[in-house]
Amino acid sequence: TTPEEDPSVIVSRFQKYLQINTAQPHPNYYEAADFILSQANSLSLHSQTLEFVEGKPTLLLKWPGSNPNLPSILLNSHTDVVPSEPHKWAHPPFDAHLDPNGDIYARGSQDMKCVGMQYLEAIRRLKASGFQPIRTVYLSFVPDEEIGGHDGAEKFADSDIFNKMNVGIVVDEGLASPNENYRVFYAERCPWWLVIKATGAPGHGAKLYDNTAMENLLKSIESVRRFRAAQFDLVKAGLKAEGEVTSVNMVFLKAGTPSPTGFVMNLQPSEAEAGFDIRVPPTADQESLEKRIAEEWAPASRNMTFTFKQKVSVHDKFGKPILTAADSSNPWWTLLEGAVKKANGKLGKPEIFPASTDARYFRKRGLPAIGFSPMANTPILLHDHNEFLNQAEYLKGIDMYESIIKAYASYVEHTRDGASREEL
Ligand SMILES: CSCC[C@H](NC=O)C(=O)O
Ligand SMILES: [Zn+2]
Ligand SMILES: [Zn+2]
Repeated sequence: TTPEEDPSVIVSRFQKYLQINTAQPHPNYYEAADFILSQANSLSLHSQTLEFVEGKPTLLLKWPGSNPNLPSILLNSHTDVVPSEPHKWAHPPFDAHLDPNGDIYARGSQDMKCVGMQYLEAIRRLKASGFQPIRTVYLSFVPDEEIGGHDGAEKFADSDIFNKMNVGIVVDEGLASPNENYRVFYAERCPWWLVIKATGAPGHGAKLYDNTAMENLLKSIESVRRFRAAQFDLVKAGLKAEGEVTSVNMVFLKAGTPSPTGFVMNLQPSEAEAGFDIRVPPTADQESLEKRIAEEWAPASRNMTFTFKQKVSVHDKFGKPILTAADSSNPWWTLLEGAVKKANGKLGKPEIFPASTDARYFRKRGLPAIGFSPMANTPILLHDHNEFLNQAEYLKGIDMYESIIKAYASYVEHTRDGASREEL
């Protein structure tokens, strides 16, 4: 093995990327861009820095295929990470400390700097082995996924540059798996960020009367709580997977009349608000949930109103749920399954991603997108304290991508008589 292929050198490149502080809300994007560009140069990949919004670079790397007419492969990852509370970590979140077990502690070690670097390492190995792609392989490193991707993947997916890339399949992030099976995702839940507001007459804190803002809001909260418990029970009973139910969590409560010492204690307020992070599966009945919100959670009859801070439709423009086929009807699915197996990995049952990723912008355009972050035997620590990834798992993940990229980049669609389309 050459020095670049030495496992400790591979791990130290990962650590370098992790040490760049790209935490929201002030990510150091240019330092990350410089690092990625230096990697691209060392791999002789073409590179382009796109700035759809100033200060927010998207890096696009290209490994040209021998048949540029075939749809290309896009390997996407985001460069930003979520904030952390450093004093609550065993090791500082941007040290990328490697402990004696081989665990690498860092914000972004799971979400998702691992994946971005694993793509690059897989390409490094494929190049060293003399592999030549037939399809063009693109890598995109996008900003702002953690805050919605509007200045990153969303603009990228809508750009002329993207159209010209003729992308046929997108690979994006997944989640760690606590068992030996890798998790793989074919769709994701849609975020609905709901704010409900109650109004009522103010009054003396000692008086019992109907229709106070607080009581009206409490009735709604109780109704939401019952719905939440019913959905959660389906998961607890093993009847539904996490991504197959509608989740709803109260994320803020805002009420009361402020005073210099806290809140006025003997005045019932005339307004009260609550915010909910709702996640709706693409297969859910969107209309019935809308009805439930309007009639049960924020009924006008109870002096309530509601707004959405965000509401992503579960349907595409044809009214169909947005999902990628996870069966033999989708050759990219079959290829991924085969490639993981070939690299001695095991896949779990395909799932719906419980939160959101940039994959939704690609799926919305009608493209197949598969969510996969190869981390088995790993606790799910994205957005948590002490996020870590074991170096042996990281290295195994590179084997997975090496196998997947090889399969994808060599794939030539065959017609029924066995002749490849390009030969016809
Ligand atoms: C919906 S925009 C925010 C995106 C974010 N993604 C990862 O955690 C999420 O909350 O799912
Ligand atoms: Zn992520
Ligand atoms: Zn995240």
